[in-house]
Amino acid sequence: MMSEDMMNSVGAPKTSAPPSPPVHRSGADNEAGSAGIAEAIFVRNACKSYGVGKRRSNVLRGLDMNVKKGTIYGLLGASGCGKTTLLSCIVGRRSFDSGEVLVFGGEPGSIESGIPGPRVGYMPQELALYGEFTIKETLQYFGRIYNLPASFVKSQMEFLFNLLDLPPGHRYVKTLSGGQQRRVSFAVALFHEPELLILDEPTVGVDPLLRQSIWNHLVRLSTDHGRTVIITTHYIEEARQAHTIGLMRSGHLLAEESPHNLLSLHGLSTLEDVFLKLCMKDGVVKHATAPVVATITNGKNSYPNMVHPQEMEGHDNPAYVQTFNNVDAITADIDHQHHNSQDEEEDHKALAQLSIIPLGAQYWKNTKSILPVADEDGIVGLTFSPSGDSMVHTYSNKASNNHQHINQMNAFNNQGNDDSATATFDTKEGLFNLKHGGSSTNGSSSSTASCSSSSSNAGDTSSSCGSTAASSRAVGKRRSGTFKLAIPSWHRSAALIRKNFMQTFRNIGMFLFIFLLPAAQAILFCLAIGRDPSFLKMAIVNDELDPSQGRICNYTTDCTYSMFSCRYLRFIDNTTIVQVPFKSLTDAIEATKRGEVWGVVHFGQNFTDELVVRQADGNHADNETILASRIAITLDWSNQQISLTLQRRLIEAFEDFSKDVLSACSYEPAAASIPVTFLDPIYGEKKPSFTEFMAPGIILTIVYFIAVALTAAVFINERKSGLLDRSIVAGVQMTEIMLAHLVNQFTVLIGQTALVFLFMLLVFNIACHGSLALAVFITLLQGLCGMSYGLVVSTLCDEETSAIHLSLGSFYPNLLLSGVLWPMEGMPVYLRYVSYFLPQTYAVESLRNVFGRGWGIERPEVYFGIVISFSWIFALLALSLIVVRIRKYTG
Ligand SMILES: Nc1ncnc2c1ncn2[C@@H]1O[C@H](COP(=O)(O)OP(=O)(O)OP(=O)(O)O)[C@@H](O)[C@H]1O
Repeated sequence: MMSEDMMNSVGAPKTSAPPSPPVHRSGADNEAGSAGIAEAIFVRNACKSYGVGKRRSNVLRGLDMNVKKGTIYGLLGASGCGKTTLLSCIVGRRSFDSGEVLVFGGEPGSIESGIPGPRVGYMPQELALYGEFTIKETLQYFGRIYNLPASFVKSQMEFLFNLLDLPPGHRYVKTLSGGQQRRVSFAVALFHEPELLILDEPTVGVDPLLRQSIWNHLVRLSTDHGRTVIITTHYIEEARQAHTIGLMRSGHLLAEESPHNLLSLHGLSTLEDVFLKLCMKDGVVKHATAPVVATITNGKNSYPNMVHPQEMEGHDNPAYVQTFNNVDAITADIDHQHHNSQDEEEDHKALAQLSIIPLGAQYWKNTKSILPVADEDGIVGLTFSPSGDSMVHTYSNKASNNHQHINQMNAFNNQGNDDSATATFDTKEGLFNLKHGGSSTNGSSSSTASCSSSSSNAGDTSSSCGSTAASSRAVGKRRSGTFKLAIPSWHRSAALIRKNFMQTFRNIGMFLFIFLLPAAQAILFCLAIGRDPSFLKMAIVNDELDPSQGRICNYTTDCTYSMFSCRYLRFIDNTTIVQVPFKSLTDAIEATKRGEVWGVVHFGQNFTDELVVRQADGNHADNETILASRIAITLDWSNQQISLTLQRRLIEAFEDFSKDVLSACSYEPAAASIPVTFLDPIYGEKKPSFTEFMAPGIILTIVYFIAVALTAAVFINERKSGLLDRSIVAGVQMTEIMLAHLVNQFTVLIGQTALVFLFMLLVFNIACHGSLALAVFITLLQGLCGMSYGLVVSTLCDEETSAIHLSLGSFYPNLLLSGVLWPMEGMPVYLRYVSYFLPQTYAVESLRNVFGRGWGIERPEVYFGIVISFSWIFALLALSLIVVRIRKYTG
């Protein structure tokens, strides 16, 4: 079933084949007229800036725009003049700092505007396609998003494949050429036959014939079917077919007219010439194109093809402007002999206002810097070059004494007495600034004044992670910044879930990697962590051995008191300790210092006899006897875990030796133990392993951070590729996208968790004394928590690298403070409060209680972990929605 709004915009499906497009006169078409609103889009005094402080740049400066219904509007302008920013504000993906935009009489986001929703077809500048999908699957996916009937999808596909000369439908998008991909992207925008088409450079990389047929189709859509089209293009002349052309420069429109009117008003034959003339009139030194170098010199050259602006403008403007098409160098001469002006100040204005506008496809894209040109007398002019960012050059009066033009710079600023003038070319703004004595003159005549000063507080999105402080201020200014949470639609959610699963399983190698990664990490943990170190070399220096007897270590197992040293060594665990005999204590100590052994076990010459005496003397044993009867151990304590293991093993060996002697002599072996006895534990094993302590925390950490990484990566990729914008403009809600991702990710998470538990519990025998279901539940909740945090990361960060930094930045504090590696009880008290504020601390505690103590959900120590996890999930989801909302108004 088609939704009501789809019925309005798409109408009943109709089978049609090229060359006649299957365009339907929809209800919306008629409604457009009946509403009596002539304008499809109405923009007034639009201002938009990016960045804050010194980095703030005004992109839209009091722009007005009117797009009539049923017309094609060609938005033309240099790269970076703000076309995409304007379009993204029109489709509601960004918001003006101030000013007004109405689409079909309503603000974007309102029901009347139809944005977001199927009434608009948006082709962003980015590709905004899924590379792993075939062309057919791509169109089918958008068909599902718009809830289009199957028959309509079929007929529309046939039509668009022919119209746009698309490659076969089974071809994967990622294998297509750039131009083919853009055509698929264009097909997606056209697919549901929207009432309003917003196309950001649809004809880039398209051959002229196809471009012509695309334009013909757009003309048909507007003329025959009343569709409204806004199109941006760098090919100025193709816009002749538009009904209206908006010539945009430095954030405002220089003209908004029909192509016919533009040409006749200015008496020129090409739109390029008109644009050139209007730019000159706008009076700014502008960009030149790479590899073009523009040189302004002091009368050293003359060029035959120069157009004298005086002729064009009809007033005394001494500048010479040359236009070109991909030449290597351009020079504009300001030589007095080439013009009539005697006025040096005018002369200088010419320098400052010179417009260098190379005409051609990719013009003025890459100009980056302005450099001084010098001759033997000093600096005589400026060079534009395609490398570097904006530069500042200071022209001293000394250097330019002989050059009126540089002095005239000063005159231009009306600050003639100052010692220096600074010429700046701001490549971002495309403006040529002359700064003098602390004040600056901007060459642009654009209407910055119409933008309210309050807009200077707009958020800084040029940083890779959003500035929420600035963002909040921007949101505070909005009139219609209400927070709406709509109920997710079933068909869109189903389409998104299906799409996510297709993406997941399409790349089976990557899927397996992701799926098996947690289990692999759990296996590595069990193999690498918590086991006793083994085969540790210890030097044994036994002075009881008789060198004349060949130092043979003989011992008895009966009640004979002889060679106790050798009898003791027999009880040392050979797997842990490798005994290396040394003849002298000094050699053994040196070997320890060299790191060849972990320590020295030394027996004195009369060890056995002295030990027997000590035993017999009991409390009366003297110091000498005590010293001679000891087993002296010197350890390298640089590695605590190894030393503790050696210590434990050597003490255990003595206990075993003592028991052996006592039992051989018919005494009670237990008498050998110290009178501190550890009885059977209430919980856990008598000899607990570090692995068992860490296992619950490690399980949660693995699951949590994999979920963070995957979620952040998915969302950042979607946004960067323009897919998020396209989907949201198509009417998909953020909540639906999040829900679909959670469904997909959660399904994978269940499998990942099952594998982790399988290996930990069954293969590595980690004991879970409590309910397995409860343990799995707590783990899944932490996975959800990780996804929610990943979502926050993705909403805050524009780039994968900044997302990685943010995730890594939180990884270690989380690992160290959540009680995963070390008991919380070992932390300073103040730090524990910080720990309990982290999303994993209670959950780790909770899981450890289930694993180690076998406690159930009735215990606060267990249910706290669950409650706190849920709270974090909701808090993080809410935060991500808020950040999305805030960034809409700042980005
Ligand atoms: N999110 C952002 N943060 C900071 N600056 C931005 C952002 N988006 C765009 N800009 C800047 O705003 C200016 C206008 O950009 P925009 O993309 O609107 O230009 P455009 O006319 O569409 O250019 P093109 O024809 O090359 O696509 C540029 O200088 C750009 O660098």
